[in-house]
Amino acid sequence: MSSTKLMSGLKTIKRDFTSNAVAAPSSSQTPSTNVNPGAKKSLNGIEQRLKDIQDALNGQLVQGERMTMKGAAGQKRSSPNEYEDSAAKRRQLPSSWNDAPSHTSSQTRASQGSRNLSRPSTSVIPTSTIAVGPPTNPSRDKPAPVFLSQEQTHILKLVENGESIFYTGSAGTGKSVLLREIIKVLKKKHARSADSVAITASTGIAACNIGGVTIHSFAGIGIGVDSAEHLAQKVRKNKKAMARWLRTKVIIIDEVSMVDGDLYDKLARVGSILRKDTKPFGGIQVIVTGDFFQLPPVNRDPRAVKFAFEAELWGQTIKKTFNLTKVFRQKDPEFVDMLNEMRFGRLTTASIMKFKKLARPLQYDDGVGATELFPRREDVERSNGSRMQHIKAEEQIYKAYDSGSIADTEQGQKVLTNFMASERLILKSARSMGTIVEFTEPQNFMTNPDDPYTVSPASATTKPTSASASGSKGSTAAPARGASLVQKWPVVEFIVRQGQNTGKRRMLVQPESWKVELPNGEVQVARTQLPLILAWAMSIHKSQGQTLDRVKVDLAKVFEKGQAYVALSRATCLEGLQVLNFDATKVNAHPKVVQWSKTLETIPV
Ligand SMILES: Nc1ncnc2c1ncn2[C@@H]1O[C@H](COP(=O)(O)OP(=O)(O)OP(=O)(O)O)[C@@H](O)[C@H]1O
Repeated sequence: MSSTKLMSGLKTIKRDFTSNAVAAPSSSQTPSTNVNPGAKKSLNGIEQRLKDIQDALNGQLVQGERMTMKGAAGQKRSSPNEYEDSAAKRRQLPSSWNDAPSHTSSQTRASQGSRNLSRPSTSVIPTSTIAVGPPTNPSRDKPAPVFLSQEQTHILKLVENGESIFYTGSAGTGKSVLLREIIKVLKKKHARSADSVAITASTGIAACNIGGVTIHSFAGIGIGVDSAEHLAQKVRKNKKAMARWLRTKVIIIDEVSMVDGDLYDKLARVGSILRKDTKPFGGIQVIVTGDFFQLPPVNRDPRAVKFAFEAELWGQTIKKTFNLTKVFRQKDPEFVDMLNEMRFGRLTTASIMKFKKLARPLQYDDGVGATELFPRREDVERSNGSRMQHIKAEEQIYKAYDSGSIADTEQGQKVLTNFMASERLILKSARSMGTIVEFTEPQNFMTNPDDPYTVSPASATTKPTSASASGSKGSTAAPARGASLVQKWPVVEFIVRQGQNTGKRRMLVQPESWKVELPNGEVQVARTQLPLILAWAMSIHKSQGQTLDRVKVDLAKVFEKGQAYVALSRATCLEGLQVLNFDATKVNAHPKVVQWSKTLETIPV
């Protein structure tokens, strides 16, 4: 086991499905997997672009499981209520991982969770976020609560009153913080009918951030290529998916900018058909959020992109639209203005000069470097691999246990490659977004009984549970074959930030499962692995939703509208932001979004 040093940029992943294979020397020891991800082949331009997007999306086919933490920083986490429920649920990170959870004055400390996970560095998790662990000293490390603004409170009340709404706002206006509060309030309101609040998002990592599932997984529609009628027929054959549609009273859809307009219509129609109610989504209350200036839906032809707001049934579904205007993430008005120009793709010469000046190198005395963001995944892997090689410390290697019914091995390997969990995870003591402070056996993991964030040894030793693609929870995944031979698991310490305050939380990280299921429940591909990834570097797609104090962005290979804006808007301040290869011609907003945004109204408060 390694010493109690800092561990490597780990991030906890919860349902992030990007693979993170790190080439590693093999001195190790863990057992092998059933399916080995295939070697990468070279791709042509369009294939590469689609692959980049697909990789970053973490598989809409994938159903992940409830993540336990998000390793990364900023994630969005699970609600407090989940905390108090089952052991499995308690393993999820509290909602306040790097993001400050929204707190109302009545909120308890236990309710603070991290919605974001990603934020990551070392390890386990859902990418951005997460972590769960509890502050090591609650009285000293307890982060200060975040109070909702008037704009946020207004929206929360409408949601509580049963209105179907869409709320947006530029990066850092507290959409995620508000969503956490909305989830909390809705769960309380519908406490008597479990699972009547469907928490979904366009991508696995975004879903992870809010303790939900992908919209595809919830709906049970696979990749959703058929007509609404055909998809509804398929869902009828899947008892679990059908039951979900019937019992759902509210559906939340996060990161809607990446939901294709046609898919939105299909979902609304499938809900109508299955619930025998002509209203879109069969009359379910719909809460939609996201920023259309950020990443768009994946489309083979970027010129043919169709946004959700262009869906035929968008207007019939969304009765009220709100635009949050107060930016919380950045305090510096100059930086806020620069980002706003960038958001609309209209940079002034002065702002271009300022962004170019951010190429200067930054040094940090405390040994915690900036999170590097790249447009493409191969650059992320190269960067993480190189950082790992430079660490002179004992390594622990964890091999995944893969399984599933899929006969086409090559196809299975392709799917596995898109899982966030690595086939082979190599960990060393080092510091990144999370710090691996030691490797230990579950029974030796000491927790503070007075600390509501603590993941107790009892729950920590629980077998990994997985949510099915259909969204059901609680099924028990087989323990990793390698897991039974590995006696020690990493203990990861995460820094949790709320507002201006920070605290530390530790968690014992144990295997989780990811799987892809057919609508009939058959598991095609599954992987059990520690939910940690290296997080010195991450893709811009994965960074969406996160808040990062120290960021280094390389924009050389930007390939998507909104991508440069997403990357730079993760930073909280200019002092902690380094930008390489800034090119104003690559800073673009989609004209349809610009046009649509003119219809938005802010909330008079
Ligand atoms: N009411 C609030 N008071 C204080 N801080 C807040 C408030 N709402 C949000 N924040 C802080 O602002 C930052 C950004 O919040 P959040 O991630 O919710 O924004 P977002 O709109 O979801 O951003 P993005 O679109 O980039 O994902 C976080 O650090 C969060 O803690």
